[in-house]
Amino acid sequence: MSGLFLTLEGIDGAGKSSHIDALEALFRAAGRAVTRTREPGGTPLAETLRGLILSQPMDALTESLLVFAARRDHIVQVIAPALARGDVVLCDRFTDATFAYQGAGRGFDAEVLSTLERWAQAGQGGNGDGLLQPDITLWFDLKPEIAAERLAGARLPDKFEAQPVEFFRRVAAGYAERAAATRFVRIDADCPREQVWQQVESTLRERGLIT
Ligand SMILES: Nc1ncnc2c1ncn2[C@@H]1O[C@H](COP(=O)(O)OP(=O)(O)O)[C@@H](O)[C@H]1O
Ligand SMILES: Cc1cn([C@H]2C[C@H](O)[C@@H](COP(=O)(O)OP(=O)(O)O)O2)c(=O)[nH]c1=O
Repeated sequence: MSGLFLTLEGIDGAGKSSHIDALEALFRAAGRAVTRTREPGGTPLAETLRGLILSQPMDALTESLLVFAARRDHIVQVIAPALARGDVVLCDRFTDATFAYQGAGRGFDAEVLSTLERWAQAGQGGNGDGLLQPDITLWFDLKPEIAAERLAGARLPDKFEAQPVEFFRRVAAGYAERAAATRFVRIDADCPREQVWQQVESTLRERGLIT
C-alpha cells in the first residue's frame, strides 16, 4: 500500500490538535499503519530546534532557517521512511505553516522560503519535480478573534501564541492564499467539535482515503 502524507494546518487555537487522536484511530481501524508527528519537531534534533524557535526572539531569516533545518531532519529520519513503508503520516503542521507564519505573519520573503523549501524537500519523492509535498492538507479555518478566545486560559502562550490578533490576521490570510492548492481542504472550524470532526471524516471518505 502506498503511503499517505496528511498535514493539519491553521492558526493557533483553530482546533486542529483536538482531532488528531480520532484521525489516528480512524486510519488504524481501516487497517493502516500510522506515523503521527509534528512540526517543528518529530526527531530529537528537530524537537531541540523547536524549543529554541518557540522561545527565543530571532530575526525572520534565522527563524526560517531553523524551521527548515528541523524539517529536513524530520523528513530524512521520519517522514520519508514512513511513507516508503506505506504508512499514513499524520503531521501537525508542515511547510504551509512556514509560508503562513514566517512569510505572511512576519513578512519574510516568500521567494526565499520557496528556495529553502526546494532545498529541504528535494529528492524525497512525491510530485513530478521530486519535492516532498503533503497529499492532503486539512486547513482548520477560524477567525483569529475566536481562536484567541478559545486559547485564553487554555494553555500558557508560547512565542507565537503571545502575538497580537493582527499577527494572526496576517497568518490566516497567508493560509487562505495557500488554500488555492488542490491538496487543501478547508474545514470550517467555527462550529462545535462534533461538526468539525464530521467535516474531517466526510472529507476523507469522499476522497477515498478511508473506506
Ligand atoms: N470546535 C471547538 N469549539 C470550541 N472549542 C474548541 C473546539 N475545538 C477545540 N476547542 C478548544 O480550543 C482550544 C484550542 O484547540 P487546539 O485543538 O489545541 O487548537 P490548535 O491545535 O489548532 O492550536 C482548546 O482549549 C480546545 O479544547
Ligand atoms: C511548522 C511551523 C510552526 N510554526 C509555529 C506555529 C505555532 O505557533 C508553533 C507550534 O505549532 P503547534 O505545534 O501547533 O503549537 P501547539 O503545540 O502550541 O499547538 O510554531 C511556525 O512559525 N513555522 C513553522 O514552519
